[in-house]
Amino acid sequence: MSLLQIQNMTKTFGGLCAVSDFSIAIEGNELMALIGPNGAGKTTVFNLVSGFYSPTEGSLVLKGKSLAGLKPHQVTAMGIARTFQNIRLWHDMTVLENIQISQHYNLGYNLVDAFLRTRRYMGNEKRIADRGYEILEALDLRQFAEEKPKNLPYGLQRRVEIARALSINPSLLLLDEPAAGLNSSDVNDLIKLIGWIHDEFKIAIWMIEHQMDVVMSLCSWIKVVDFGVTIAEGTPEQIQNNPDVIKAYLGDENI
Ligand SMILES: Nc1ncnc2c1ncn2[C@@H]1O[C@H](COP(=O)(O)OP(=O)(O)OP(=O)(O)O)[C@@H](O)[C@H]1O
Repeated sequence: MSLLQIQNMTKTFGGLCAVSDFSIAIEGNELMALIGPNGAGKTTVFNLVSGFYSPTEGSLVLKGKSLAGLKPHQVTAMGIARTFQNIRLWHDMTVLENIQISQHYNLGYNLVDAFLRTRRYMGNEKRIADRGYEILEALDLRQFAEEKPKNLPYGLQRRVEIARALSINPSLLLLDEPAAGLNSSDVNDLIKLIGWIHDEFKIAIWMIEHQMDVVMSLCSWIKVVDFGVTIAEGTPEQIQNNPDVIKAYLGDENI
């Protein structure tokens, strides 16, 4: 059984078809990319996979269960975590609190537990704190636990956002333009980080990325969309040599 199976997914906004007849099967722990020119429909695909949008047509099945009608937090609870094109952190909370807040979706206690600070509540809070520190340690962020994200350089903010996504133990991590806004040294760190996460956590990673050095050095499979339509898919070598891709998006000078 595939980890994620998307079949014939289409999304229209009024008269605009943002994603057309999109299909993909992610088997287990691939590292894949979704690329295409601006406005091609890439983020819309991620918004559909993560429950922010419902498809107009088609099906999405995660670990044998349909994602139809699920809200984003329910999709997260099933094992899909994501980051966003524009970093979305709570800038007035600490880094640790940002990690912890994402784990509160599945706690199994109610307001009374929280108010009375029951044993279940205290146990959960300790587990969340431990997990928060563990993930910060793993991503070399432990020293920034008490900092506010807004006081950190952009590259570290991106790392915090990835740490937050990982803290929910996802089976599939969606990264929407992780290299956007990073300088070249941060991009090199990011490439190492994503490769390390893939090896260490043994999860599937699917990224949208415009920077071809990031895509080509990390991903074993690339899918290319243009005007919502899949125009090519294959290995980095196949994509680099695909005339439709060159025409639609990459341009000879970028290959
Ligand atoms: N909520 C929405 N309502 C209406 N149109 C939308 C909505 N979301 C996306 N679109 C449109 O769908 C098309 C695809 O947008 P999308 O953001 O998915 O592209 P993209 O490939 O991620 O682009 P970029 O690389 O610039 O981020 C665009 O024409 C966009 O304007």
